Amino acid sequence: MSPSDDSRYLKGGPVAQRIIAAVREDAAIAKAEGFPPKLISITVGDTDAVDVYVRNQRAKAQLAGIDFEERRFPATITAGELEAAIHGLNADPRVTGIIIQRPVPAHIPIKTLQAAVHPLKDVEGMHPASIGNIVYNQLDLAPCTAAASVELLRETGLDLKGLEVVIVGHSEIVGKPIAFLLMSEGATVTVCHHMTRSVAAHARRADALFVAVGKPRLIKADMVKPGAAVIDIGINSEIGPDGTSRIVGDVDTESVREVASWITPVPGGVGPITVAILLRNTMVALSRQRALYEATYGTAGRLAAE
Ligand SMILES: Nc1nc(=O)c2c([nH]1)NC[C@@H]1CN(c3ccc(C(=O)N[C@@H](CCC(=O)O)C(=O)O)cc3)C=[N+]21
Repeated sequence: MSPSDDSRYLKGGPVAQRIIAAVREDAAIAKAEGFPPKLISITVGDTDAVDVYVRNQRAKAQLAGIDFEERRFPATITAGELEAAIHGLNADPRVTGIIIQRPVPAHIPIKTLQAAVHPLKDVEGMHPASIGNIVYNQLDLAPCTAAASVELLRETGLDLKGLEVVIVGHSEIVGKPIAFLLMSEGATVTVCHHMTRSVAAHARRADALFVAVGKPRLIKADMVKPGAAVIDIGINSEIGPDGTSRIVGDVDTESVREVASWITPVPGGVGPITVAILLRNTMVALSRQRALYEATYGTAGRLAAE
């Protein structure tokens, strides 16, 4: 059976379309009111995973009516030069949001870059201040992949209060923020990582299992509770049986779909929603900037009137 005709597959496309349609309405209003949204992507060096993401960002931004501009820097750039470029974007009133695509080359400390983005322009929710807000239950600007994964879980209709959730992978951009988002919703959360003694023993208890480690087919059917929801966040490139490159997740979808009640396909699951959330976050950032702007200058002065 193909992913399109099995109700167990939790597909991201429809959710992404819904989010993008709402963003499009917001963006049109903001534009008419003199605050056109604009998103800047910063890429350092070359990475395949980033190329897919940026390509989709450009396409969906265009669909939503958000200006999109890609700044590419060579892998040889220094951290200082990048920080200077970010400060320039922070100071530019036409720029709404800045996303720094990961990974960056090893000689550049990613945390320094993330902290250099002004918190009001941090559309990825990766500035320490943004991450801190999530700990304080202010959830409207969360890291995109984490927020996308939670949106997909909501699609199951499961009650998140008291839900047994297990997350495999504790990265700062995915696993940890998912844990905080779901704790805020009342779930009981277990986070597994490379030092966990038995990932399988934890995973088998989960009503909802999130996996983000970057290992193809790590999660097999015998690690999944019958009836569980399985959210596959992995994006791995591998050579398929026909010799061409393809994207697979971290879950052995073929076997797990026999056990789980819901499973997210890769591609076509979390990925498309991640892009939609990035655009939604751009509108959240814009409205915060507008609130500050109007508190400072009143409602008379608009960018378009300058
Ligand atoms: N700062 C930062 N934040 C990220 O969230 C981030 C990043 N860096 N670096 C790269 C990875 C990868 N990533 C993807 C997001 C969506 C798709 C996506 O849209 N996938 C679609 C389409 C796949 C295709 O077109 O082939 C799908 O899964 O169906 C892919 C990859 C975000 N990442």
